[in-house]
Amino acid sequence: MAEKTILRALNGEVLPTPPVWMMRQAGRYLPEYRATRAQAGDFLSLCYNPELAAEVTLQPIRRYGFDAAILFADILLLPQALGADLWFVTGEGPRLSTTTTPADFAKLKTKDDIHDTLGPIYETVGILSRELPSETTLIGFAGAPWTVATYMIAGQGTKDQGPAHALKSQDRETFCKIIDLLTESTIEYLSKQVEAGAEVVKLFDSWAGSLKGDDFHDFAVEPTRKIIAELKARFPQLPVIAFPREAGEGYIGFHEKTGADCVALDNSITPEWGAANVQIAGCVQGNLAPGHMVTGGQALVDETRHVVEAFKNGPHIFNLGHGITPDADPENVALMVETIRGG
Ligand SMILES: Cc1c2[nH]c(c1CCC(=O)O)Cc1[nH]c(c(CCC(=O)O)c1C)Cc1[nH]c(c(CCC(=O)O)c1C)Cc1[nH]c(c(C)c1CCC(=O)O)C2
Repeated sequence: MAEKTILRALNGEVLPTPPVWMMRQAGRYLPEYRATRAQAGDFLSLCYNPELAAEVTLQPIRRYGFDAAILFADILLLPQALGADLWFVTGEGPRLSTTTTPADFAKLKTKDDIHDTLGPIYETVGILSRELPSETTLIGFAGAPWTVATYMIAGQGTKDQGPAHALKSQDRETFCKIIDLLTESTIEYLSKQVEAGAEVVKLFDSWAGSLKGDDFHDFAVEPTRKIIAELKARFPQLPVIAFPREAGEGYIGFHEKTGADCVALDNSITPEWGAANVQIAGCVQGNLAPGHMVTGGQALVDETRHVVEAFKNGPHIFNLGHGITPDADPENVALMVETIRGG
């Protein structure tokens, strides 16, 4: 039997205390992260510097003893490796050269051409698999194809993913080619992370919630299912976490439809609903509202206990419902961890 708590939960075990980690746990709310980022120069230089990327991955593990470390990188490095230009505008977020026409698509590289750019990421994974404490699980990740496509098509983050929805209806062939290229490339990208030492992989589908009806099946479920099927063919023991954020009713049956070992839940659903409708099918991860890391106090303690209690009868990995924000107080994270572990 697997020893590490995260692997045990992913294997379906119900543990007396749920293992815990946080999305964006290495991030701007930590002074030591800000210092290392300044040393690297900027966010992308940090992502591509294996020593420093490993360092920021380890910082929250040292501080809080989380049960998992997530590789420090970004979901937009893959489109960059496929040939899109990528830069970050301070205070605003990512910008990419857009891919919206057959000519744009033709300029992209193939799935076999990504590893030159992404080599440093595999090196970071290698460093971490040597340096992490023996009880800490190393999670690799990628964006799910739909979410990555929304950024490639719009060239930036959008509130309603309008440009991606527009391309889907106006030039479905090009849209589907983008999704397929991302699906195939993600398989290669995650395979290399696993070969370098990632023990679990997670697919972030942050914008899954804007896909409705058949679109949810075609562009959230199907690409995820294909990626998981191929990864499991290559690495039969590999656990996979899927995060179709704000899927709502779409969370129901997501384990079975995609083959995911764990479905991560956002905080737009109650933990009781998640337990009754999703955890019945397997391990779940989540779903404390990230705002509690800003506001703290008794509400943080009460809500943390509420989440633990609601999911206690099935396999559960404690996490936030989305990434921790830069205005969070590191003391509140400590209080959350203490509440989970200390009662
Ligand atoms: C949509 C998305 C992105 N990146 C990611 C997603 C999916 C999850 C989600 O919905 O949050 C995923 C991601 N981004 C980052 C990680 C590293 C691992 C982790 O700590 O969770 C992971 C898993 C680091 C990051 N990615 C980013 C930062 C902040 C960069 C900085 O230091 O300025 C970090 C630590 C930047 C980023 N990267 C992205 C955006 C929209 C932004 C700007 C918004 C922001 O600044 O928070 C794209």
